[in-house]
Amino acid sequence: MSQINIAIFGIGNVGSTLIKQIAEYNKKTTSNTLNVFAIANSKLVLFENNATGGWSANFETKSTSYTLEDVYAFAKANSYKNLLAVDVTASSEFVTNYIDLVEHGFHIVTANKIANTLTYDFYQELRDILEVNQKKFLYETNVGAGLPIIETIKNLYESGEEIHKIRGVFSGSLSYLFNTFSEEEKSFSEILKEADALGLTEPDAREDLSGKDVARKLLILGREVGLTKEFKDVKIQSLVPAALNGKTTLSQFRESVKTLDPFFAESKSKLGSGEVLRHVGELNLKTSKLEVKLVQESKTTALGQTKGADAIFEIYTKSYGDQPLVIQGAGAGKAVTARGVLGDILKIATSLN
Ligand SMILES: NC(=O)C1=CN([C@@H]2O[C@H](COP(=O)(O)OP(=O)(O)OC[C@H]3O[C@@H](n4cnc5c(N)ncnc54)[C@H](OP(=O)(O)O)[C@@H]3O)[C@@H](O)[C@H]2O)C=CC1
Ligand SMILES: N[C@@H](CC=O)C(=O)O
Repeated sequence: MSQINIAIFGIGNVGSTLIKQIAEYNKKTTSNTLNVFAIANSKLVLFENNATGGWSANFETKSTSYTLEDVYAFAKANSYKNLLAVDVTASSEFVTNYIDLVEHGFHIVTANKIANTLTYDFYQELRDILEVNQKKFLYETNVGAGLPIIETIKNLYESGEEIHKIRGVFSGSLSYLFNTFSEEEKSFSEILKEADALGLTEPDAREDLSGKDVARKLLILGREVGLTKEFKDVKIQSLVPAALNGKTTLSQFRESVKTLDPFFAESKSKLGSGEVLRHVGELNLKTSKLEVKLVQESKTTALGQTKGADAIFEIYTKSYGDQPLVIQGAGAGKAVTARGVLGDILKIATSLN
């Protein structure tokens, strides 16, 4: 496999786990196929050839403030070929760099869902620029974290399968919240804090609770199968009370998080025996409708029986008939997500041979 030279943007839950997994991969394969030469957060970068070993301590002492021009200059000074930028931020600002990165010779792997959910014009422009520059863009972890959802949907669509509907629990963090809340005598806000600490939620958990994160996943899948919809076309039932959304800061939200409890306690009290709460996403390709909503689901259905932070995707197609193709497993978490990102990196490295 050819050496690939990687700049990683984001060193939070997913980014730091990815760096560890890359170091383990290089050690196991006794190669330096994956050369990480830049490790960055929003303000600082560490430049170093094969930077993964002891990167955290080095980041403390050797990182400097930066612009992307510094990243391009370091890559050029080292005559690196096969450049790859990995976006493991949740930043809407960082995605504005994708076109510039591609024009400077970088392939892109991203866990960040923002670029694929901006306007359809941007979505198309990015793909046109990737094609002109012969660069690859992989984002399997945008939907279902490490689960092979995008690849499966793409394969079905490109092979001519008629896809009718994709329905499921698209959010690992909300799955964890509702599974735990339905089974245990803990308040909703307490469980939300646990999900945050486990790295299941978005950096701002309101992105999950508002249904926006699921809506993004629906839109990403919809666009994979040819829909030209916009984010505003997704009908969303938000779980964030209006008073805690919009104008409050993240720290104000965290301080007032207990105000979520009465709504969820009431929803729980309305459940019939054998029912659980589920936040469900549905993409109906016959009607072109995309919807996110809270439903009461029987524990005996596929969606009702999920455990932990499981996501579940039911894919209804012509060939599969009434029995959908089902993909289920952890839908969030730093280890599974980083592994999915690493999988995308290796796909690109392999394709460069
Ligand atoms: N957690 C999960 O289970 C899953 C996560 N994802 C996606 O992975 C991404 C990362 O999530 P997670 O690791 O939990 O997030 P974290 O909040 O833990 O980490 C985010 C990192 O991004 C950095 N960052 C923010 N803005 C920029 C910028 N402009 N340039 C460079 N770095 C920046 C932050 O640095 P600083 O501290 O300086 O702000 C921080 O290091 C998100 O897009 C999320 O949607 C996808 C699937 C599953
Ligand atoms: N916050 C997201 C993480 C993965 O995309 C989720 O809960 O599913």
